[in-house]
Amino acid sequence: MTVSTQGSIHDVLVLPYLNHAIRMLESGYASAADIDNAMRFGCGYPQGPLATVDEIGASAVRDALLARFEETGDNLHKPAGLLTEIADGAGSFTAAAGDDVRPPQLRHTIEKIGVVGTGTMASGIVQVFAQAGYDVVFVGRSPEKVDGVVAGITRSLDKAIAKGRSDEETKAAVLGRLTGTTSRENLADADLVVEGIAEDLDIKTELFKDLDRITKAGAILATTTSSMPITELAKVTSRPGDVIGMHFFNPAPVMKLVEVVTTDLTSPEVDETVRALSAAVKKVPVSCGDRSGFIVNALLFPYLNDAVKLHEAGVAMDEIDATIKETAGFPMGPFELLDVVGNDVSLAIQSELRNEFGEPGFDPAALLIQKVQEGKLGRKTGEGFHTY
Ligand SMILES: CC(=O)CC(=O)SCCNC(=O)CCNC(=O)[C@H](O)C(C)(C)COP(=O)(O)OP(=O)(O)OC[C@H]1O[C@@H](n2cnc3c(N)ncnc32)[C@H](O)[C@@H]1OP(=O)(O)O
Ligand SMILES: NC(=O)C1=CN([C@@H]2O[C@H](COP(=O)(O)OP(=O)(O)OC[C@H]3O[C@@H](n4cnc5c(N)ncnc54)[C@H](OP(=O)(O)O)[C@@H]3O)[C@@H](O)[C@H]2O)C=CC1
Repeated sequence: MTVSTQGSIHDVLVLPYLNHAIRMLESGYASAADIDNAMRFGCGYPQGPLATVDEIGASAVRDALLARFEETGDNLHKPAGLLTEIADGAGSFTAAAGDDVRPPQLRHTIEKIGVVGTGTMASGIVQVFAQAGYDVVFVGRSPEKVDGVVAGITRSLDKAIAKGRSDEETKAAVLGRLTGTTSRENLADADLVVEGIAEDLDIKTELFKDLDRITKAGAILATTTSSMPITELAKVTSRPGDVIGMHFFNPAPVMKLVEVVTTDLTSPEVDETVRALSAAVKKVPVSCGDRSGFIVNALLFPYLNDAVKLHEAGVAMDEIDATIKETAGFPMGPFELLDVVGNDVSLAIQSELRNEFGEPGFDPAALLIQKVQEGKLGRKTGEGFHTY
């Protein structure tokens, strides 16, 4: 395929994403509704991948993938069996997608929330809970970082007031619910703790052991990890049934998705409570198991990685970003989004996906590795694929 037109850029990047979504459904990892909701609410896409296949037509997608597979021989381009079945049978993906009829209930009393971390995700998560009316105690490593979270939330609330979307009374109430601290011991009476610290298994393992020691019996311990095995975190505690993934999306105050990730050890009551809590803070929960990438990252990062490879093959970044926004309707182009997420986080996720799925086509792009080696991590360092 000559990658010179908008249509061909779109096909090279979007077709494998659609195929992978169908394989995810086929494997039973997640429901059709959850796969589509995950991409809509986690990444702001106008519709999910399965609805997109239905719109384009399963046979058109299968034929386009077959043509691509003949060209590349890459297993990722080989049409999923379920795609061929639906193409031949004239059915659809989304017709079968049923909504959960019974809304989840809070099976635990949740009044006080703990958050560990003061970075991008932790600050956003603190804001989400405080805005929804929960008392939040959050833990940073220094008083400066703790103050930084309050300052960031204050700025965000001031912006909302300036736009006429909030008022001083609401701002005072939200800020009044925040308690910042540098001591984890202050999490002793939290009903649920979400951690959003560095993406490193040793660091998170140490934290979970400590949270298990500090928090009261029955407190739920949640992680917003992007790619670490949650089962490993559960196993270092005395309460593996109370450990769960609560994966928020960046920026957390804006993106509406929470992936509720259960391990084989998570209790059904904890799962239901966390889904109900996600809904209570105005997020859309989807359910998935403890597997690399969960739903969104497993579908998103191979596409972002393919965009880097396409750029390496000579297509300009701006052309790729503009084409994707125009043809697929995604809110950000791949290079814009890589810089928001951080190239270090993106490389870690893509490497985990390569290990999990064993697909050579998931090998991290050389330029992504190079950016990380050069410390060009994205917006947070002032330079990534673009300069800020
Ligand atoms: C790595 C992982 O494990 C998982 C991940 O997170 S993967 C990444 C997932 N995230 C995405 O894919 C982001 C996709 N991008 C988008 O949806 C949009 O570009 C966006 C919502 C981020 C920005 O939207 P936009 O229309 O371009 O910008 P803008 O008008 O400035 O912002 C829209 C609203 O969000 C708010 N906003 C933007 N960034 C914000 C932030 N960091 N914190 C709080 N609010 C923010 C703005 O204040 C604005 O609010 P109002 O509507 O009340 O005015
Ligand atoms: N970036 C993204 O788009 C998303 C990230 N995530 C996940 O959220 C988590 C946090 O990521 P993000 O917010 O981007 O990261 P940031 O780099 O913004 O924040 C990292 C936080 O971890 C703290 N930290 C670093 N090292 C340690 C340590 N040894 N012990 C205790 N705390 C430590 C930092 O403290 P200090 O500032 O004091 O160094 C900071 O509070 C990760 O698990 C990530 O995978 C989830 C969804 C999206």
